[in-house]
Amino acid sequence: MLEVKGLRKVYEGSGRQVEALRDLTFTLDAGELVCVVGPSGCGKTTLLKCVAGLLRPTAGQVLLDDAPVTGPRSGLAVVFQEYGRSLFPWMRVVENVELPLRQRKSIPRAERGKRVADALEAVGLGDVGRAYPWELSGGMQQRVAIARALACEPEVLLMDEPFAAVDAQTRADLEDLVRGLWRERGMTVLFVTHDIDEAVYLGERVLVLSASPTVVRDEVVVELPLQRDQLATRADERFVGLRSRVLELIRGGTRDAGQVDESPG
Ligand SMILES: Nc1ncnc2c1ncn2[C@@H]1O[C@H](COP(=O)(O)OP(=O)(O)OP(=O)(O)O)[C@@H](O)[C@H]1O
Repeated sequence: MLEVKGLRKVYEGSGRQVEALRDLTFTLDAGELVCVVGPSGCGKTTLLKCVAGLLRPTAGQVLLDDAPVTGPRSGLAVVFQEYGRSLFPWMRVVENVELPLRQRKSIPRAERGKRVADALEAVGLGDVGRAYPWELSGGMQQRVAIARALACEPEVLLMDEPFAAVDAQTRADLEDLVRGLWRERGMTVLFVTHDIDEAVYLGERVLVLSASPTVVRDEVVVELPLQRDQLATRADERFVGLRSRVLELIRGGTRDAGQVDESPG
């Protein structure tokens, strides 16, 4: 349902060219949760922006249900790492979550209210709708950003290192939240991270990117049970084996070219 074909992105400006993505091709089936992992600076954010229609690729294309993605569209929602910059501090939580729905005139006001309430409930924030973002912890603010994406009822949820800026315990809770939402709602999720453990814990499949100039080095199918647990899953020998496999793939060509988080989670 989501196809990335021969995607290439070269940034031009300030008298130099940066080839952020060389040639990326992969597909996601409907309802899959796929993680993309790669070294720092390999173009993960660039990839996600191209998939979201926020950035025009130099070559290649992105197709959603066979239709080219040429700009932001309703079937795709994005959650970025910097929740502090993606929420408006002068708007209450409910208003932040409702914002993208307001741009869709076809959704009646009552339906908007229902979707916002459902989305906040789904992320465990049913009782903070009247608060302002700055009154909430970082983890809660990121939940608000996730609720805003859910309220759009996207076919594909795109997440760009969404938990990189929160503490370890909050991160674990948010990872479980994402897996729970994915299982309940049957969404397709593309989750970008530089953290190998996070990619293996969350994903059903992990796409491993090379260092720049970036291609898909390989993919690893995560054969772990659907029901995951932060302690038991991470201690499972299958998890340890998958983690080593991904690390090996990344190290295969990036010893001097970039950094990934190899610390056990
Ligand atoms: N607007 C831009 N103009 C020029 N070069 C850019 C621009 N945005 C990104 N780049 C370059 O493209 C490359 C890929 O950047 P990108 O942010 O996509 O990588 P990333 O894998 O998400 O990085 P990180 O893991 O550090 O977040 C880098 O070399 C970066 O300097």
